[in-house]
Amino acid sequence: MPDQVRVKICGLSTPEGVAAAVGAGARYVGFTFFAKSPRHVEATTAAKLAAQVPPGIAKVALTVNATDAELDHLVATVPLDMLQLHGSETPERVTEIRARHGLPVMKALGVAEADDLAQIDRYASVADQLLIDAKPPRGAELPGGNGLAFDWRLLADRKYWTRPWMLAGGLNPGNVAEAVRMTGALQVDVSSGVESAPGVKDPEAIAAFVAAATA
Ligand SMILES: O=C(O)c1ccccc1NCC(=O)[C@H](O)[C@H](O)COP(=O)(O)O
Repeated sequence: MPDQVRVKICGLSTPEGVAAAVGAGARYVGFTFFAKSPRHVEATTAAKLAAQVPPGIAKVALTVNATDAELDHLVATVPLDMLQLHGSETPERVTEIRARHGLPVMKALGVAEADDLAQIDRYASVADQLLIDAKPPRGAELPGGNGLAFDWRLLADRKYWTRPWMLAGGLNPGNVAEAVRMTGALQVDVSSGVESAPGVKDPEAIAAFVAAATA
C-alpha cells in the first residue's frame, strides 16, 4: 500500500481558506509574503491565520529572496514550522537561513526542461525539502503561483531523491491524480488551481483537490 499523498495548500489569506484546507485534510498550509502577489499577507494577518491551524499541520512561509531582517520579523511574528524559499537563493543562502532560524527550509526549484534537473542535487544536500515547480515564463511578474505545469515525464522515476520533495505548478483537482501517477510524487502543492480568481481560494476546489490527490 503506497503512502498517502500529503497536500500543501499555498497562498492562504483568509480564515475561510485556512478552515477549508484544514477541513479537507491538507498537511501543510502556506502563507505568501511577496508584495506583488495577489496572495500576499502581512505577518500580523498570517499570525492570526496560523492560530487557527491545529498541531500536526505545518505552517509554511513562502518568501522570495528575503533579507535577514525580513525573515527575522516573520519568524518573530508568525508561529511557523517551515520556510519556503521561492527566489534565486543560492545553496549557501539556504544553509545560512536554516542555521539562523532553526526552521526546516524547503527550496523551490523551477523546471522547464531536462537540464533544469541538475540543480536539484546541489540543493538536496542543503535543504530539508525541495519543491519542484514549473519555471516561471520569461518576464513573469511572479516567480511562482502562475498556474503553469511543466512536463511531468521529466520526473518519471525520480521518486527516490535523497530529500522529501513536493510536486507543484499548474496542479488542479482535475489533473493532480495523473500528476501523482506519472511522477510518483508523495507530496503535492497547489495555489492557483484551487482559486476562483487570483488570490481567492475556493473551498470546494480545495476539498476536491485533496480528495483527488489522496484517493
Ligand atoms: O503564489 C504566488 O503569488 C507566489 C508569488 C511568489 C512566489 C511564489 C508564489 N507561489 C508559489 C506557490 O504557490 C506554489 O508553491 C507553487 O508554485 C504552485 O503554484 P500554482 O501553479 O499556482 O499552483
